[in-house]
Amino acid sequence: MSARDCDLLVIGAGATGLAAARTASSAGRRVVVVEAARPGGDCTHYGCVPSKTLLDVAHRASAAREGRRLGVGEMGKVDFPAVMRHVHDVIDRIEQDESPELLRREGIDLLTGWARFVEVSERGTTVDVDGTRVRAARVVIASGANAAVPPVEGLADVPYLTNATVFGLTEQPQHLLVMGGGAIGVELAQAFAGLGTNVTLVEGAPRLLGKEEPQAAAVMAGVLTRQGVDVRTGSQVASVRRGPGGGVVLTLDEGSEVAGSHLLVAVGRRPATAGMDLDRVDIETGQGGAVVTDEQLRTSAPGVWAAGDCTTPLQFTHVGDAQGRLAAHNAFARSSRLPELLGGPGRFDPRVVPWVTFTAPEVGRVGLTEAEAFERYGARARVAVVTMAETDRSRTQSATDGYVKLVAGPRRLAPHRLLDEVVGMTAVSPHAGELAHTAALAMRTRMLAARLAQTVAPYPTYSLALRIAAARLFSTFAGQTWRPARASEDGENA
Ligand SMILES: Cc1cc2nc3c(=O)[nH]c(=O)nc-3n(C[C@H](O)[C@H](O)[C@H](O)COP(=O)(O)OP(=O)(O)OC[C@H]3O[C@@H](n4cnc5c(N)ncnc54)[C@H](O)[C@@H]3O)c2cc1C
Ligand SMILES: NC(=O)c1ccc[n+]([C@@H]2O[C@H](COP(=O)([O-])OP(=O)(O)OC[C@H]3O[C@@H](n4cnc5c(N)ncnc54)[C@H](O)[C@@H]3O)[C@@H](O)[C@H]2O)c1
Repeated sequence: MSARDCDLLVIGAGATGLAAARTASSAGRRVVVVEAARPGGDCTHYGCVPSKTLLDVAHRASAAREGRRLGVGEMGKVDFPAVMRHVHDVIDRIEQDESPELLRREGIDLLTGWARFVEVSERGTTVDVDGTRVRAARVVIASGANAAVPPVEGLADVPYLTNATVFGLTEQPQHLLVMGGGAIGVELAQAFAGLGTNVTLVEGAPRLLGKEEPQAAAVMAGVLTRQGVDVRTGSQVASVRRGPGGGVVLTLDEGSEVAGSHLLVAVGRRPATAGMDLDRVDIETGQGGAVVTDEQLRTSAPGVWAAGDCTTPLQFTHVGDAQGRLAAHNAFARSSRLPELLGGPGRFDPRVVPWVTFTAPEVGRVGLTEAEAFERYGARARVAVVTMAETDRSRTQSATDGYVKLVAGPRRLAPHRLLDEVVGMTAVSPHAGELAHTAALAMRTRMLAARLAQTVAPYPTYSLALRIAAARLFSTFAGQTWRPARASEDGENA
C-alpha cells in the first residue's frame, strides 16, 4: 500500500474543493485533492455551466421568434443536437481552467479515487483513497450534493432524468415533464420550452420558487405560462408509470394524469456524505446527511473542516468558493485570538449572500424578503417598488415583466428613517443578478439606503430602477412612495 503526506487534503474537486486547494497551495502548503470523478464538480459538468449555456441558447431562440412582433424576419429554428454540442464545447473550455495539468502547475496534487476516513487525531488524519493512504495535517471535506429522488410510487421503475443526465441528451424531448418548481425546475422548464419542447412543470407547493418573494414567483408563473409551459402548482406527484407508447405518465394527487416523453426530477439536492465513513471518525452529520459545522466551518473532529454543498442549504457555487477559501484559511489560522485580516480565523456570514435564478427575466435576490423583514422589524421595515413596466430600459427592450423591490430596516442604535439601511432586495428583471450584487455591496458596507438614492445611475439602465426604488424610500417619485412592510404573502404588492 502506497502512502502520501501533505499539509492539506481536500475531498472533492468541485468549486468548493478547488477554492480550498488553491488558497492553501498559494500560501505554500502541500495540497492533495481527492476526486472520484472529474475536477469541476457539478457546476462545470452538470449544473451552472450547462444550464446557463442552454438557457442562453433558449433565450436567443425565443428572442428570435419574438422578433417577428418587432419587425424582424422569421428566425429561431432550433437544431437540438447542435445546441447540445455547443453546451459541451463550453463545458470543455471551462474544464481547461480546472485540468489536472493546470492544478499540478499550481502545486496541487490531484488523486483520482474515492476517499474514506480511516483515523482522525490531534496529530493528523489518515484517509484511504482506493488503497492509497494519505496522511494530512488538515482536511477540508467538499464532497458536494446529489439530486434528491423522492419516494414516489413507481419512480424507480421508469427512466427519469436528473441534472446529472439531462445535459447528456442528444435528441430533443418531445414533451418534458418536470417534477419540482424550484431553481432547477424553473430554469430548465424555460430552457426546454424556449428550444421548442412541450413542457409540463409540476410543483407540490402552492407556488413556484418557494424561497423567493411570492410576487417573483407569480411573475415567473405568468411568463412561463405565456411561453407555453403547462404550470401545475399545488400538485404533488402521487405515482409514476410507463406510458403505453413509451414515455412516462404522472398521476397527480388530485387524480389527474399527465403524460410526457421524458421526466426530469428536480426536487432538491442531498449532501453527498455517504460512503466516507464519517461516523467512524465521529464527524457529526445533521439534516439530510449534511456535515455539521460551526461558523468557522470546523466539524466535530479535530483538524477537519467542511464547506460547500455538503454542509449548507445555500447551495451555490459562489458560496462554495467563499467557504472553500475560508476553510483553507482557517485550517492554517495563526492564532484563534487574531482577527481574520491578521491571520486569525474568519467566520462565514450567510446574511449577505446574493443569488440569481437565470430565467428571462432573471430573479435576483439578496437579504430578507418583505415578509422576513416584517418578522424582524415589524412595520418599521419599509418597502419601495419600481415595476419594469415603468422603467424606460425595460420599455426599449420590450421586457416589461417584473419589478425591483428594496426593503429597508432601521439601525439598532439610530432608528431614524433617514438612517435606514438596505436589508433585502428582490429584482425580477433582465440582469437582475447584477442588481443583486449592487444591493449586496450596500448591505455588506451597511450603506445608508439614502446613499443608494443619491448615487447617479446611468440612463437608461436597469440599475436606475434600483436607484429610483431607493429614492422612493425617502420621497415620492412619479407619484409612488414607500410603504410599511407587510407580513402578507398574498402576492398583491409588486
Ligand atoms: C442544474 C444546476 C444548476 C445550477 N446553477 C447554479 C448557478 O447558476 N449558480 C450557482 O451559484 N450555483 C448553481 N448551482 C449549484 C452549484 O452547482 C453548486 O452549489 C456547486 O457546484 C457546489 O460545489 P461543491 O464543490 O460544493 O460540490 P460539487 O460540485 O458537487 O463537487 C463535489 C465533488 O466531490 C466529489 N466527491 C464526493 N465525494 C467524494 C469522495 N468520497 N471521494 C472523492 N471525491 C468525492 C464529487 O465527485 C464532486 O466532483 C446549480 C446546480 C445545479 C444542479
Ligand atoms: N441559478 C442558481 O443559482 C441555481 C440554479 C439551479 C440550482 N441551484 C441550487 O440547487 C438547489 C437545488 O435546486 P432544486 O430546484 O432541485 O431544489 P429546490 O429546493 O430549489 O426546489 C425543489 C422544489 O421541488 C418541490 N418538490 C419537492 N418534492 C416534490 C414532489 N414530489 N412533487 C412536486 N414538487 C416537489 C419543492 O416544493 C420545491 O419547490 C437550489 O436550491 C440552489 O441552491 C441554483
